[in-house]
Order: sequence, then structure tokens, then C-alpha cells
Amino acid sequence: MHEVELDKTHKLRAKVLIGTCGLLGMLGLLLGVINILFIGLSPVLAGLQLGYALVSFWLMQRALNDNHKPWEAHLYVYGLTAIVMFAVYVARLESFMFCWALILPILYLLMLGKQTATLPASFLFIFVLIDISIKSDVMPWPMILNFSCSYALIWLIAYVYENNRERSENELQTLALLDPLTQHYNRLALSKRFQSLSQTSTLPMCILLLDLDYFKVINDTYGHEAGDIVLKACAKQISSIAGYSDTFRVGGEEFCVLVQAEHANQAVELAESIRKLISDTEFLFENQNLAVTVSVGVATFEAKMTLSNLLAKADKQLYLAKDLGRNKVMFDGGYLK
Ligand SMILES: Nc1nc2c(ncn2[C@@H]2O[C@H](COP(=O)(O)OP(=O)(O)OP(=O)(O)O)[C@@H](O)[C@H]2O)c(=O)[nH]1
Repeated sequence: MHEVELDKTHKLRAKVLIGTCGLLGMLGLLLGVINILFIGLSPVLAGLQLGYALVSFWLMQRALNDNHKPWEAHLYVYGLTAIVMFAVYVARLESFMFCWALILPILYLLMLGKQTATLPASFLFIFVLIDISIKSDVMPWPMILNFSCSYALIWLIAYVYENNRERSENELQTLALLDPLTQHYNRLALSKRFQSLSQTSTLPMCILLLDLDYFKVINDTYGHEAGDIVLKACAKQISSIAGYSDTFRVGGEEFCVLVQAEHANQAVELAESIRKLISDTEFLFENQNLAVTVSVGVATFEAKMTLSNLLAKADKQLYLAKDLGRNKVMFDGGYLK
């Protein structure tokens, strides 16, 4: 199955990092050269600017190849903060060097996220206010007021933007992973779950592939709406036994359950409980009781298996269950009922 990337935050942060590194790299180079050749403000500052430019181009290259680490981006932003603070500290107030502090709240929110951004933004804000107060000979209030208002406004706008973006992304992720009819997880969610379990879990993993028997007959006899009600009820019954987070609707009348168990018979017992519950239940539709059964194929995960391999293995067992008359659980050639 084609891998769908749902983490748009990582992509956005990488793009912001590339853009920031590119722009600040050029700016650092330019300012460093101007500082050395024409102004002579501070050799340390010029060195920092040139060093920062080199780091910027190096990190941009890494981000372009998507092999940068999140902590590198964090360190980069904190490094920029340190340079801005140093520049504010050494510059005269009339140079308005502190204006550079205004770009940082946006970078904090876009590159660090709203949970992490508050602390450095507050710290920088207080630092600039203290710097203005110390350096100003006359009443610093107009300058403090103007800086505070513009800084707070920029922070607020960036915060609202980041908050909405994060919420929309979460909503879209939920939508992408849920089946609209049964409100249970879908095939994409199964693939994500499988990926994380197969990489991290220490417990053996099994998969149950469940397919409702003669479901077409329900649709043909009672209508599509009745079929939908049965599908929703079956999803609920499966998840009532297997757990909501381990139940997936992977096709029309096909469901999947991921089981982590010490022994395969635990998975087979779980499959048997589900089979029994569904075959013992009558589903109510317009005062009529509808009955349905389910066939189940059980397969165990082996090292280096992909999800497709595992599903194919379970599918073989499912077809055997269907061939043997349906309403059965099959596992490696044997069946329980
Ligand atoms: N109501 C409803 N029907 C669906 C949905 N998705 C698939 N189906 C129906 O599920 C039926 C599947 O039929 P078949 O593949 O022939 O399978 P079956 O009738 O269950 O027979 P066996 O699997 O061989 O036991 C088809 O009639 C599909 O239209 C859905 O979301 N809602």
C-alpha cells in the first residue's frame, strides 16, 4: 500500500527551516561582511554573523535532503535568539536593533510549536525591555509601549495561526483514519498501526481478517440501508471484544483486528468469541430481525513481513473458512468450529 504521510507539521517546519536558513544565511553573510568592512561595530558580532551564515547553509542542505533532526532546528532558532540578544546588547538604542526581535515569535511558533514557543518568546521580550530601559537616557515609555504592543500583536497573530493550523491538521488526520460509516479505523489506520507495532512491539502479533458471510443477500433482500445498519452493528460487536483501537474496517464487509499476544491460540480464541457473538446476535431493522455470520482467517506475523504479506496469509485462511461452509475460524489449516 502506498505510504500516506499524515504529519504535515514536520513538512511545514522543514519548509520554514529551509526558507529561514536560506534567507538568514544570506543576510548573515551580508551583515557580517558589511560589519567587518564598513561599520566595525563588533568583531565578535561579525564573527557570529558569518558563523551563523555557514551553519544556516549547512542546515538548509540537511533540511533539503530531509535528514535534519528536530533538535538541530531547535538549536538553530535558539542560536538565532542568542545572536539577536547579543546584537541588541552591543548596539546603540538609536540603531533600533531590537526590531529584529520582532521576527522571532513567528519563528518560535512555526518551528518549535506553540507548547515550546512561549518560554523563549517571553524571555526575549523581557530581555529587550530591560535593554531599552537601561540604555535610554530619557523616558523610555513610548519606545517600550511601541515595542511591547507590536511584539504582543505579532505573537498573538502567529499564535492564532498556529493554533488553527494544528487543530485543522488534527481534524484532517482523524478524518483520514476513520471509516465514515462505522466510525471505526480504516485501512490507512491499520497500515500506520502495523508499521509502528512491527517496529516497536516486543510481543508477537497476529491478525484476524473477518468477512461477513453472504452479506450481498442482506443488501439484496432488505436493502442497502439494512446492510449499513448490520455493518455498523458488527463493527461495534467486534470492537466490544477486540477493543476500539485494534479494530479496522478494511473493505466493504471486511474487518481486521490486530492482536498482540504471547500465543497464537489467544488470537484464535478472540476470533472465536467474535464469530460466536455475531452469529448469536439478531440485528433489528424495521421490526425485522436480521441474522449474519462471519468467517475469520487468523495469521501470525513473522519477521520482515509487510502488512500485505500478513493480510495475504490471513486471506488464505479466510478463503478456507469460506470454502468449508463459512461461520468458521481458520488458522494454519485447522478450524475451531
Ligand atoms: N450496505 C452496504 N453494503 C456494502 C458496503 N460495502 C460493500 N457492500 C456490499 O457487500 C457485498 C459483498 O458481497 P460479496 O463480495 O459477493 O460477498 P458476500 O455476499 O458477503 O459473500 P461471501 O463473502 O462469499 O460470503 C456487496 O453486495 C457490496 O455491495 C457498504 O458500505 N454498505
